[in-house]
Amino acid sequence: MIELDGLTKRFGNKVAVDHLSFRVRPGMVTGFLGPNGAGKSTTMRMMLDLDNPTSGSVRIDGRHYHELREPLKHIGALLDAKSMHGGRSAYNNLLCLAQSNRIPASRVSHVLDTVGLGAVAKKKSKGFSLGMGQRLGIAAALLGDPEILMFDEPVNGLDPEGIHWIRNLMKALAAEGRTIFVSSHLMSEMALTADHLIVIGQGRLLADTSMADFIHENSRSYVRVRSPEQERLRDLLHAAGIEAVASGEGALEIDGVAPERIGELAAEHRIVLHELSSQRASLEDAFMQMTAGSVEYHAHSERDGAQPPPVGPHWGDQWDGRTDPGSGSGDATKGA
Ligand SMILES: Nc1ncnc2c1ncn2[C@@H]1O[C@H](COP(=O)(O)OP(=O)(O)OP(=O)(O)O)[C@@H](O)[C@H]1O
Repeated sequence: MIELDGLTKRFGNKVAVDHLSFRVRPGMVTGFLGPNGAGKSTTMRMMLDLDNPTSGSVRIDGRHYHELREPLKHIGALLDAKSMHGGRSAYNNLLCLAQSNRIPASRVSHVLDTVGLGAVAKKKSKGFSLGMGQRLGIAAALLGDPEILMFDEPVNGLDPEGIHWIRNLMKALAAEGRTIFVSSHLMSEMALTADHLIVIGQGRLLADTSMADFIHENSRSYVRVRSPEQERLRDLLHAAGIEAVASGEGALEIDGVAPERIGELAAEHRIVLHELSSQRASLEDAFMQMTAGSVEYHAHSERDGAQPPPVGPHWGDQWDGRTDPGSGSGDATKGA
């Protein structure tokens, strides 16, 4: 278990991490999400004692990191895969780490085989591709057989086979009862991997919830229906007290009604349907909705004069103490 209590980090005037308190529990994969600059890496660095908190604390299985005598046996981390010594072989890089934590040398070959680098163990790591470097970093995290593993952007540079592999590895490690904490910008990947989510924006906690609840609470689910008799269907639904909105793609969208009800009504009145589908929002939709006001840098085109997209109500408003939840993100928009 990892426990954060009021964790705060300032860099001069910049508050990178702002009174973060949450727990990362064993037996599941916990995803760590936030827009660019939200404070994820800074938080992870403080978890590993690589940055000192301005205030607050992190505990690893009840202890501060510096109290762990052989930390790699408690917590393994992939933060920056490029931190390996390029002039050393993959094997020697890991051997140095193993020796400093009194880990038997036999573990080195074992973890190199686990990540698929056994055949290149004697090769210097500076010749490694991005994906091989990532695998070496993951091997280093696994070296001490720790109960807690942290991965910052683990799929970065991995090919589809590698992404599939790391996803299954994280799930298998969690199923063994370990604590797995992983950050990624790849929402589709996170949706397939994480059971629980911690979401931060501008250093503050926005959500600490299960994947299913996060998507449910932060996005819209609706029924989409297409028919060659769209107007007749719409009138029929209206008469039944169901409001359908034309989507502009020749479809109707209906909130808050089960698709079965719509299908039955259409069948009763012999209206042909070409599509009747439940539209569930994706993790990406939910994430964009929640973090809209917490994004430091919005892209928009100067050439076509387009403005940044309008920002709807979001949790960050509560924290900012604003009274108008639709007041937009102008003050948070720095870039172009
Ligand atoms: N050493 C530093 N000195 C000054 N500011 C810093 C330093 N490290 C981070 N920051 C600032 O703190 C904020 C949080 O940065 P951090 O790298 O933790 O965010 P992140 O969520 O990991 O972002 P990304 O998704 O882009 O990797 C940013 O505004 C960043 O510019």
